This record gives sequence, C-alpha cells and structure tokens, in this order.
Amino acid sequence: MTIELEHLSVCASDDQHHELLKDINLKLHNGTVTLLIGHTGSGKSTLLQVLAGILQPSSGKIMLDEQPLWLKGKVDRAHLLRLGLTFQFPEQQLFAGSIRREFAYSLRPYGLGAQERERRIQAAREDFDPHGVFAMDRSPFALSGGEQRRLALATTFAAAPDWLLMDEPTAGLEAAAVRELLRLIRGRERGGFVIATHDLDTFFPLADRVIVMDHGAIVADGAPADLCREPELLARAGVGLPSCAEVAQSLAGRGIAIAPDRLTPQLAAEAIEEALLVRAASAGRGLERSAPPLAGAGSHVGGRAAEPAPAPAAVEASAQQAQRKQAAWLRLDPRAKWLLYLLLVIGTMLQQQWVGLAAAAVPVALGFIGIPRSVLRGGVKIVWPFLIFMAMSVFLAGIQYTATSAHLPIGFSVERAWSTMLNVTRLFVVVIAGYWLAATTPYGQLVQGLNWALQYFKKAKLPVDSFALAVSLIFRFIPLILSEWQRFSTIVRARGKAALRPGTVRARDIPALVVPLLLSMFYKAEEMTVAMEMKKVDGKLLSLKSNLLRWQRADTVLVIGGVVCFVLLVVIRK
Ligand SMILES: Nc1ncnc2c1ncn2[C@@H]1O[C@H](COP(=O)(O)OP(=O)(O)OP(=O)(O)O)[C@@H](O)[C@H]1O
Repeated sequence: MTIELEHLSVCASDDQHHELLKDINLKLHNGTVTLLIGHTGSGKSTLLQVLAGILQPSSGKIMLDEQPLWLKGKVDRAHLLRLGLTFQFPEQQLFAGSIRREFAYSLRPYGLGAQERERRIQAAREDFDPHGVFAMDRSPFALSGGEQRRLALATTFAAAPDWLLMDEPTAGLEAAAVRELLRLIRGRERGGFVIATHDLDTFFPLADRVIVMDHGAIVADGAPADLCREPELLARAGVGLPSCAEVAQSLAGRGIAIAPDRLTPQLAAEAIEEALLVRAASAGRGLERSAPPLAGAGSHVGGRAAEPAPAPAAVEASAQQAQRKQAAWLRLDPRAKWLLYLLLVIGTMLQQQWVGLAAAAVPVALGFIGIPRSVLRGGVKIVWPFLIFMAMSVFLAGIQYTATSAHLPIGFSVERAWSTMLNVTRLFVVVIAGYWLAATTPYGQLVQGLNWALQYFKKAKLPVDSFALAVSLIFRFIPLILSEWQRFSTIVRARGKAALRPGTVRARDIPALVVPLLLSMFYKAEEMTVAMEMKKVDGKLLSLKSNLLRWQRADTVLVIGGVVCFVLLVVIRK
C-alpha cells in the first residue's frame, strides 16, 4: 500500500494561523523503512498522527493506494485497519485489566477467527516476551516499565497492519529488546514502517530513507548515507549525526579519512582499520599523503532539495504575536481574578429566582470572550456531562411515590423538578466560573493569588495550609482531566480503529477508557501532592514572587466591575 501526502497542512486546534505541519508532500512506498527526524517540536509526532488517521489535515490530501483516507470529516475504516500506531510512551496506551484483554482489544477490530487470533498472540509473545512474563491473566500494570513497552509493541505487531507508524520505539527499551525490534522490522515482508526517532545510531543503518523536519516542514529527504555527508544540513535542522559519522568527522581532523556513511560500529571499525593501514604504508614509503576526499563529499541529498529553515527570530516573533493575541485574560493579576470569581460565585449562590440566576450567568459568560477556541472546546466537554447530570437529577427529584393513589402509585411533581433544576443550574454557573478561572490563570499564578488571600487568614492563626493545597489541586485538576481525557481518547481511537470524527469516542470504548483514566489521574494527583508538599518551606506556604503578581489598572477595573455585579446580584436575589 502506498501512502501519499499532497500539500498537506495541519493547524493547531486553538489557532488556525499556527501551522504544525506546512505543505507536506510525500510518497511512502511499500516495503520501505522511513525515518522522521528533527529537533523536538519539529512536527514528527504530528505527522505520524496524520499518517495514522488520528489527526485530520487542515488542508491538502492524504491518499492510501490513491484512495482518500478522509471522507466527509470521517476516516475510512478499511484504511484505518491497515495502519498501526505506537505512541511515544507506548506503555501508556495499555488500559485493560489483563494481558489477554489487551491483545483482545487490539485484535477485535480485525474480526479474526479464534484460531488465527491465538496464533498471532502466541507469535507476538514469542517475539516480545523472552523472559515469559506475559501470563495472560496478569494485569499489564503489574509489569515493569520496559515490559509494558514490550507488551504495547506486541499488541500492535499482533494486529499486523500494513504500515507500522512508530513514535520513538526504542526509548526506554533494553538493548536486547531493541535488537529484537530491529530483527522484526528487517524480517517483515509486507507493508512499511515510518519511525519518528532521535535514535539515529539504531535506525540509520536500517532505514531506506530519512526525512528531516524543521518547524513543521520537510527540509531534507534522502538516503541515510547521503545525509551523513551533509552534516551542516542536519546541524541546521537541530539534529546531531549518528555516532559513526561523528567518529568519521573527528578522525578527519586527525588526518585519518574514512567515509562518513559507515553506519554500524563494525563497518566503521573496518574503515578505520583500512585507513590506518593506508597511513602506515604511506609513512613507510616516506610519502606525505594528503587525506583522500571523503566518499560522496559535496553530493546532494536525494529527493527534495533542502530548504532553509524559518529564521528563529521570525518564529519567535510569530509565537509572541500569537501569545499577545490570546493573552488578554492571562495578563490580568490572579488576585483580581480570584476576587472576581469569589464575588460572582457568592452572588450566584444567593440567587433564588431564575431571573437572578440568568443575571449571574451573564458576567460569567462574558468572561469567555477572547478565550482560545481549544479552551472553549474543553469547556464544552465539561458542559455535556453536567447537562446529563442535571437532566438525571431533575428527573429523579420530580418522581413522587403516592401510596394513596388508586391507579399508578408513581407520579411526577413538576414543582419539585423545577426547584431542583434551579439548584443544579446554580451549581452549573459556579462550575463554569471555576473553569474560567482555571483556564485563564496559569497554575503558578493561581496558587500565588490564593496564597496572597490566605496569608491574611494565616495571620489570624487559621489552619489554611491544607485548604490551600486542596484548592490548588482542584484547580490544577480541571484542565488536567480534560487533557488526560483527550490523550486517552486518542489512544482508544488509534487502538480501537474507530472511524469517528476527531475528539469523539465510541460509547463501547468508554468502559475501557474510564479505569486507566482514573488510575492515571490518581497517579498524577499523588505526584502533584508530593511536589506541592515539597514546595513548602518550613511549613510555610509557597513564597510570593512579586513578578507573578502585578496589579494594573485593568485589574482595578475588573474588580470594580465584579463589585458592581455583586451588588446588583444581592439586590435582585429574591
Ligand atoms: N494540539 C496542539 N495544539 C497546539 N500546538 C500543538 C498541538 N500539538 C502539538 N503542538 C505543537 O506542535 C509542534 C510539533 O509537535 P510534535 O509533537 O509533532 O513534535 P515532535 O517533533 O514529535 O517533538 P518530540 O521530538 O519532542 O516528540 C510542537 O511545537 C508542539 O508544541
């Protein structure tokens, strides 16, 4: 199967002007191993996710055997089954209760017969489990980090997709596992590999082709040996050289010339030995030999000509411009935002009538003006479950049991349902106000603003440390839940081969997702609590840094606005 990308671009979800991938043109042929290399943040993982059908291009096309991968905003499922993705931290893509279920989840979309399924599982276990730790009923979470990585690779290989798209597959793997992986890649007879990696030593000797990325664009595309002869190009793209090519460079400085494309230690050693023999022979003849020209020196990298990377200053300027555009709320002092938040929350909680509640919702809604779209999308993800919770609460509250009724003993009280609706709507406005505060205030500022308020209580000898820790954790958790949900839903979609619009999850995948999501949250909560406890010095709260707390005129205006809203809400509360 051939994969072809034509003028493909991907924009950031929160800023359509920020291109993560720029005008990518690429044809990947069956039977090839292609490396994606580039500095961190150059777009390798993004490109892999596009190739895997996880991320939809903003413009341009991705074709598989000349058929489009995306049709009407949905990815074609038949194609999806032919693509397999392993994530940058493959152990994090595990979520089932047992190793058996991990394999079952990966193989289910392929609808295999029991015998074939068993055969593939056994083959993958033989390849990836040399120490026999993959007992089928064992929990994947009882494996070590390296073993979990092996298991994640085993489940992906067992599905046997045509194309394996691997993000940093050797990171965290022991040498024996890396050797095994290389053997499997070499031994594969069909399909192809695209491997995003910083591990040039391992993969350069194996690759047919190397694509160099820089700031979302392809800046070079050629055979590994050719690229080794262009060290300046790799240096410009922020990529080092494989060790063997570095050795060749270093030897050249000492007058020993070997070609820089001897990419395995064995080939390099042979070349060095040969060069030393030549030198010894020359010295013996009393001849002053000049260093021979390096093999292939001055050749150009095959395929595309290298394009200059965007000037760092220009990139910096556009990043600053984007930040300025988004940061109106972020620039405000966290103390002002805390005060506004408290005023609006108290004002909201006072409301007993729908009119007052609607009036309280107006300033909260206004707070979302100018906020990046990705943040709004995060808010929508909170809104949906909350609306379901509201509907259920209202329904249950309205149900009435009337023992005296002659016919049906169950009735529905609209009055009670209505009053519950008022209560949960009030809660809803408070939750949304909390989301606004968390989303518009960097975490450090949030904590410092809170500490500023609490120091007055502390002076009054009130025990506020634990309270500060708890509140800080809660506010840290709201965005964390959303980002973890996003991460897990991507993994579930990649492994479950669901032909869905990006950002959505099948109902049947939710049970599989919930447990690992909760486990991951608990783990993160523990990490965060320890980190925050450690930040306390001698039992004191995190010290205030004046540079994070800068009160400006806009903050005064904001607080005055908050006080006015609060007074109005107090007046209309009944
Ligand atoms: N959803 C997103 N919204 C905004 N920017 C994003 C998003 N996803 C990735 N980016 C940005 O896109 C750029 C490319 O990220 P990507 O993960 O593809 O880089 P990478 O080359 O794989 O890096 P690494 O080698 O560190 O894994 C980064 O600058 C990253 O911050």
